[in-house]
Amino acid sequence: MGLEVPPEESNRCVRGCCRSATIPLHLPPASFSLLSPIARGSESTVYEARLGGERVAAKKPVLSTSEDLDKFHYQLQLLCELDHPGLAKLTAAHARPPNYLMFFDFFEPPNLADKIHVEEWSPSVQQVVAIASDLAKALQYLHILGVVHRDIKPANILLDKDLHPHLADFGLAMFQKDIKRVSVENWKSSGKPTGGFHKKNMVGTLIYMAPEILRKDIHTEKSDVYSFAISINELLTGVVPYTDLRAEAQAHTVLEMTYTEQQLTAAVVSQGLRPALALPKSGVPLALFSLIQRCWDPDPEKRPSFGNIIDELNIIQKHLVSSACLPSSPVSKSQNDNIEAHRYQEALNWFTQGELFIKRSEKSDLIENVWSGCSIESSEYHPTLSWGSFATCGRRETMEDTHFMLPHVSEEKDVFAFGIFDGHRGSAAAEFSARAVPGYLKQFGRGTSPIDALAEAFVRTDIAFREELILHQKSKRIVRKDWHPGCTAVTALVVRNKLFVANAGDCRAILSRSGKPFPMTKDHVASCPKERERVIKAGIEVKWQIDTWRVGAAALQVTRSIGDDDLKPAVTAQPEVIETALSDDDEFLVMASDGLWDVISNEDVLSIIKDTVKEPGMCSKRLATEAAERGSKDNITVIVVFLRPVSTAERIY
Ligand SMILES: Nc1ncnc2c1ncn2[C@@H]1O[C@H](COP(=O)(O)OP(=O)(O)OP(=O)(O)O)[C@@H](O)[C@H]1O
Ligand SMILES: [Mn+2]
Ligand SMILES: [Mn+2]
Repeated sequence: MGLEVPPEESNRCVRGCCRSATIPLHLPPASFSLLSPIARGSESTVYEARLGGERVAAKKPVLSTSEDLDKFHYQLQLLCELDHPGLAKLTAAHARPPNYLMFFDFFEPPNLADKIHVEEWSPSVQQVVAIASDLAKALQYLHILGVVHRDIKPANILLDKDLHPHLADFGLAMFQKDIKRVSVENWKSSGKPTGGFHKKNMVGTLIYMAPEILRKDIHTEKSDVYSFAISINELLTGVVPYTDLRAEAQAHTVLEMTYTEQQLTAAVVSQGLRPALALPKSGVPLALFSLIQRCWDPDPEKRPSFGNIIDELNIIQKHLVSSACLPSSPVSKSQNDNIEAHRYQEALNWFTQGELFIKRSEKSDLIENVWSGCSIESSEYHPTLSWGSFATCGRRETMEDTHFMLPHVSEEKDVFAFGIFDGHRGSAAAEFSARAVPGYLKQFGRGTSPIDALAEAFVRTDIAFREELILHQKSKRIVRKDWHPGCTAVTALVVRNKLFVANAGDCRAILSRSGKPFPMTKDHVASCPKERERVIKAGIEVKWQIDTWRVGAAALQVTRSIGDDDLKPAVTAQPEVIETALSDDDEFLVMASDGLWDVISNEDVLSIIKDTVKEPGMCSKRLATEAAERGSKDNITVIVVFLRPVSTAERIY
């Protein structure tokens, strides 16, 4: 072709800010000609063009303000520094008035969006993984240079003859260092992201935006990871995110009828709404589902980097190759018939569902709720209880923990119950259990031992919740089919001088006994060999994934829970119940979700309480705050129950 590049000193844009040793920056007008337009974007028109005899794409930006001109120069400077096979390469520019143009290698239409939604291309899983992998490499390259793209979506991914992707459209790309400097203030004050984000079809671009961007935080490389995940999932399912439709125009109409900008934003940010995954039978490896879900985690820090993504995709690719003697499993078109009207918002109130369930199961005869198996002797030790709690969403966007404190379980005044439920895959199971478990405990009558009562409360709540869920799915109040929410649960029952703690999962309860931590629970997690063995025996796979042992396709870390219908009965709701007799040696009980125990040891918990004013609510708050400060990324719920009278002197602060 032979485009001549002038010597570097003179190869500059009109302002002198853009320079390059390899890319000519002011072409003689005679060397190029614009042919027909390929696309009219919001900020530019892209033409098929000829440059020095070669077919190229010419991007002619709309430059109406001086700010637009600044952006053009910024983009050009940035593009001059990029050279990677996974990027649409800038080959030349004309950066002088009156014609501002950027020339790129030409890629035959359609772009990836049109390929999926106009041509209705259904790539094989291998093809999707190959595209994802190439794209991840291009993004890793950008991130190493400190550049974030900020507009990853199929419409900005161009394909060559061999279906290799090339990332285009650097209209919003920026060096991370500049984003920090520029964006925060004017973005927050204007209420809009900077950089020409405000497009007519706002919902259409919203669907790729990470929750932190929708909350108007600054864009980081992890926000690119999020958009990457949405795009790859779109390629796997073939449908426009948040719709069940393939054809783009139609899908966007439906999308905009279903959600306003605010509704979609709120659902993504606060309710953890994400596009539907491909169906399990589509042949998509579970590892790929898991990767996509981690890439769109609400917490940017939990999303893998492109380095990790490339490694994981490599492994997935090897697996696919080794099983390639089997016919490849294309994500078939007939799948569309199966992807029924997914509605993603579950409007049900699960607290109410839990209450209703208890009401329905209430026995009609008046129950004389006397707990058997616990002696009533006047000589026995009488603990004096005071309790308090604190619950915080922490760094998560949604709160999936719930808890209850029930001072009068029965007619007798010496019976108390406390419980914490830590939800996963949504808060539904935790909400349901927070009403159903105490409701059940209230109903148990004469002859039931506390141990049986607790075990039954867990098991019945689990069955009821799963039945309820299926019922609502059948009645179409919940249209999401592959949704299996669950929760871990810990419940303490104090019956006179006896303490019973039932646990299923990784919440924890400890007693402070003679000043030392006395565990009242064991963690039921897949990294515990006994639990792992039990789950495997019950027929569900436990695999080492990324950093730990995980159960089944859902990659759950816990091995017991309420809910999780897809993992039953292996992931059982049957609790382990530990019983102990309380004495004067027992100072207090601390129960908490794993958000606390992840970062604070049992010993530290006791010493923090020793240092805190002896008021249970304050102690709970202090522990949760300390956990957050120590970097806990999870929801945190703490209940502290003092078991001895707290002296007035200690309570005053
Ligand atoms: N090098 C290229 N070769 C072929 N087609 C291209 C090329 N670059 C862009 N296009 C086509 O033009 C469309 C718009 O390009 P681009 O995204 O760069 O413009 P834009 O004005 O920034 O659009 P947007 O509305 O996405 O911001 C692309 O979706 C693609 O279809
Ligand atoms: Mn674009
Ligand atoms: Mn753009």
